[in-house]
Amino acid sequence: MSQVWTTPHRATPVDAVVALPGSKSLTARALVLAALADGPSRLVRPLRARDTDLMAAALRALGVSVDEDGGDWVVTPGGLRGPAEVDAGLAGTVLRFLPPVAALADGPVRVDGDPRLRERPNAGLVAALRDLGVQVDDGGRGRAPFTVHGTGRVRGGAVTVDASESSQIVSGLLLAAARFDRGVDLALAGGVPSMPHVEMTVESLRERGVDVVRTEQGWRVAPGPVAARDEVLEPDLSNAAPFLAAALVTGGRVTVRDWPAETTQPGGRLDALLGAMGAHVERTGEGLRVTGSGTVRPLVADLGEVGELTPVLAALCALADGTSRLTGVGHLRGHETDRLQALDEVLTSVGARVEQLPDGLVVAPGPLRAARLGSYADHRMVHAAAVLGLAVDGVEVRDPGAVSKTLPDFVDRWNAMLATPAGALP
Ligand SMILES: O=C(O)C1=C[C@@H](OP(=O)(O)O)[C@@H](O)[C@H](O)C1
Ligand SMILES: C=C(OP(=O)(O)O)C(=O)O
Repeated sequence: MSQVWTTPHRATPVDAVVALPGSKSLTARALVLAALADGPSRLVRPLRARDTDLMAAALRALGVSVDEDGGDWVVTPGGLRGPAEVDAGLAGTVLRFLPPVAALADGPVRVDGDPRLRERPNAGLVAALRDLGVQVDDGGRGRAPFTVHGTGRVRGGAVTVDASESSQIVSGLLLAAARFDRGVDLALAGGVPSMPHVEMTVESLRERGVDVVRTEQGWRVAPGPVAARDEVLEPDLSNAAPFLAAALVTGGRVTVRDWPAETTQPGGRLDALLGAMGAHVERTGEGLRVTGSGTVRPLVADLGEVGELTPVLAALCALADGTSRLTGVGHLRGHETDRLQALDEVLTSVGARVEQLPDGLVVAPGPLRAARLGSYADHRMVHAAAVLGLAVDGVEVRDPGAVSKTLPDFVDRWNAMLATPAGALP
């Protein structure tokens, strides 16, 4: 792929039906739970992308079989063992879900990744693992690289966890907890962002027969087996965001196929969020259909529960007919990049007026202009640039290959959707 992508501009309404691959977050959980289960599990329509391939590779390094079968993954648990080296790439899911599994392995497991991974916050997880009886060498950094010295078992029990910088710290501990001698009785030291992702973890555990309950201060997981289970993965609804946004920006119509009736994915909130921005949203026999009017309304919202959606929503805000205020997302500064800073730079480059808040952004429209934008090694910044490019002729993105993290063929899919002629919208 070329190093600079000129994103398609579109003056006429888009009319498209889009099918998307499996959810990154559900695939990561399914892989981990299948690896800890009491027999083989088949994962149907898993996401195949850098983050999930790294998770599969990490589990293989610990002795788990993850085999290809058609488009499926068949996961067969093995005796977890070190020594092993785990490349977490830039994946928060691998950074936070793998260490509690590594603690169950017999032998040391070293976790490292991309330069930016070494900056992503993880002290809450390291401290919690230590309190649960696990030796972790992190050179006092609380970040990667670190080594988990597994002894084949984890004591577990009561632990107070600082997960204010990432819900994945809670999810990682809960996912492995049934295999700890005493399970886990997890109390939160403070707030936690992205609660739907914790609910997703709880649901994934229950689907595998794990006894997990909400307590006053957190969650309790009883020790016990994790049931083997075949599962079909939902499509990735966060990756649906840019495609649905295209309907708003162009006054067109986009349907994302196989939209689940109920979901814990944060993308499940897109109907309300895009509705608030002026879209008409409906469920059809095919999926979720979003129709735009040609005008984008500003958004005032706390996105703390759905932080993943912020880059695409912020791009829409730059194209809205008023001032938007997005809050509750200070933790995005520890994501693939400091997303609030990156969005400030990108939206300002195309002419919007942006104010950074400690926990969010105020975005006011301005006269739009072409710009060459960075991708910040962040898949969702490429998605945001693509949305801007629909309305602003001449938007270019450097290194769009960042999309490999969760949707490797995003650029081809986007170009194909925009290459179709305007349909006669009834
Ligand atoms: O558990 C998960 O699968 C995720 C949780 C969220 O992490 P944070 O709580 O760190 O934002 C989300 O942003 C990330 O993309 C995926
Ligand atoms: C924050 C994200 O990813 P990660 O799982 O690496 O935290 C994301 O996909 O938006």
